[in-house]
Amino acid sequence: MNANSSNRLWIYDTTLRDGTQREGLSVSIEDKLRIARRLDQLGIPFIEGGWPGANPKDVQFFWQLQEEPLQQAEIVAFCSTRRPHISAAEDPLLQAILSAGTRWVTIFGKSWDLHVTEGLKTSLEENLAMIQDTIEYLRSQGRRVIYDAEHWFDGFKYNREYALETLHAAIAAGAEWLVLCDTNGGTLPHEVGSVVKEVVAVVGDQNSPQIGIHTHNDSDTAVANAIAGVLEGARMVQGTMNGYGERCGNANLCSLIPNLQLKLGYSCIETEQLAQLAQTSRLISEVVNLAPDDHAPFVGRSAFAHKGGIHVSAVERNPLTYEHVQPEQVGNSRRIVISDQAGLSNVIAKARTFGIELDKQNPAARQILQHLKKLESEGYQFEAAEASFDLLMREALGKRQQFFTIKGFQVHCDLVSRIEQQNNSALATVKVTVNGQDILEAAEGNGPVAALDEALRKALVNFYPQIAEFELSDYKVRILDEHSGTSAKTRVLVESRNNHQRWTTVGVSTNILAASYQAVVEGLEYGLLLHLSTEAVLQPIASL
Ligand SMILES: CC(=O)SCCNC(=O)CCNC(=O)[C@H](O)C(C)(C)COP(=O)(O)OP(=O)(O)OC[C@H]1O[C@@H](n2cnc3c(N)ncnc32)[C@H](O)[C@@H]1OP(=O)(O)O
Ligand SMILES: CC(=O)C(=O)O
Repeated sequence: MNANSSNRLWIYDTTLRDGTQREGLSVSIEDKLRIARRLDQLGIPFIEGGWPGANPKDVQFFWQLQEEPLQQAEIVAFCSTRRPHISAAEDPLLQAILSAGTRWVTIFGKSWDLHVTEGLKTSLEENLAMIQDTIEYLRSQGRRVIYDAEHWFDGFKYNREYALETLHAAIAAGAEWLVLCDTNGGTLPHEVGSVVKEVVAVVGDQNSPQIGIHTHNDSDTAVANAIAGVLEGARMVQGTMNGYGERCGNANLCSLIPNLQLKLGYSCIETEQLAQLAQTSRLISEVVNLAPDDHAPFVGRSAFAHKGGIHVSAVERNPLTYEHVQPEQVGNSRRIVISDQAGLSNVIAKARTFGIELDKQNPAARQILQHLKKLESEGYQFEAAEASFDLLMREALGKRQQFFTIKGFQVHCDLVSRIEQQNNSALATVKVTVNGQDILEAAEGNGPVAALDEALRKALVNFYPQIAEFELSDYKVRILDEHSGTSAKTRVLVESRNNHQRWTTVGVSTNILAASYQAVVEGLEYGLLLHLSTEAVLQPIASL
């Protein structure tokens, strides 16, 4: 990390506390531990683990971390100031935060007079005492304190003087960080910048606490707001992985860290740790069981995906033409997307990822492109079905291996059984030729596609035992021209997998079974192709 201390920022992750306040996100203790350890590896210096005392899970989490501490991060326990008109020592929530056994604690208090009189139903003086007593008490118990000034920007806007008094109470009590929170997320970057500047001017010369920033995304400006705060002197940046958080979320650390480090030259984490960012983001979305956002800046699967032919042509020559940072810097990778927006450059770049070398002079490249565009106009979509595109290229190059030939298939559905929820309501028969040998097989399934898939596997498994490892893992159907009623075209995407890989194939037809058949058959064929080494299946294209 750049040792220049004026450039150093302290990242404070609150995924495990504010992140879990997101509707639909719930984690177990094991999940929390897994996330904390991953953030520790990422080099995040402060990890807010939760609010011990608020629920048994968070209590347990901190106890478990006492047994097996993190490597480098400070784990922080979060709590409110004491309740009105009791002493801090009497407040059970403050006792719970102490038993969490952390060196650092974060206390949030009210900055906005409206919240004091309407929310807490107490006096402005008592709120100041709540802030000061709580921090003094925690300091007396050996804790280092971060003070989160809740609703700072609204409080400052409506009653500047009182808001500043709350900060002075926290400073007098010994808080080491004052974190200005845009709790309702309604403030815009220019306002955040000018308020942080004023606060730094007022409290910054007292030689004690430093300023932090905590922003919410209700105006879709949480990241920009945090950056505006940093540019005016905030040195702690609070946020969450993938932007999880209450309502519309918190400032997304997966965007903030690379922006601060790569664009603005601040030091947040080590360069090698930054290169773990995309992987960490995906792992956390996996742990919290929320689909990753493919279009998330920096870490999303599409963040460096190039689709337009003009873009691909230029990126192939110099990635700087359409990329703001190098994908590897944040652990992501460049992808070329195949669709009817493609040019020859897409085809050539994509072919290379399949181990096929083409160039613009090769007439096959143009034929593939034209065929691709024709099929896409008929309803195929290869963007999500790269396995089918690979097969299409091999076909055009005369290099598609014939593993088997299907002579016929029939499916019979017993709809009465289906309606009565019986299993195995469909029966499929297939006739297949492999190496000149005809095989007739039948199989049942709980739907026509499952029955067809099963019958094909039964017919082929003696010739290709690896088929036993293949699994049909996802099946998606889309009606392409709804207005055509029952004669509408259907597009089927089938995802298959073995123990190591996943691949997707596509079929299109006015008959849903025919579309499914095409996608299922290509799925099996592609699985076999993957199983064999590329060299064994393909002659080098140069020898064509
Ligand atoms: C901006 C933020 O994100 S702050 C974090 C918000 N996160 C959460 O609330 C999640 C965890 N919360 C909880 O589990 C519960 O709300 C608890 C355990 C904290 C409190 O539960 P309860 O005692 O049942 O109170 P309840 O949730 O109904 O109301 C909140 C109370 O906290 C008080 N309170 C709110 N902010 C503060 C503060 N900064 N200092 C002291 N008290 C506060 C409210 O006035 C209210 O008091 P009341 O019980 O006298 O009406
Ligand atoms: C403390 C906090 O989470 C907030 O003010 O948004």
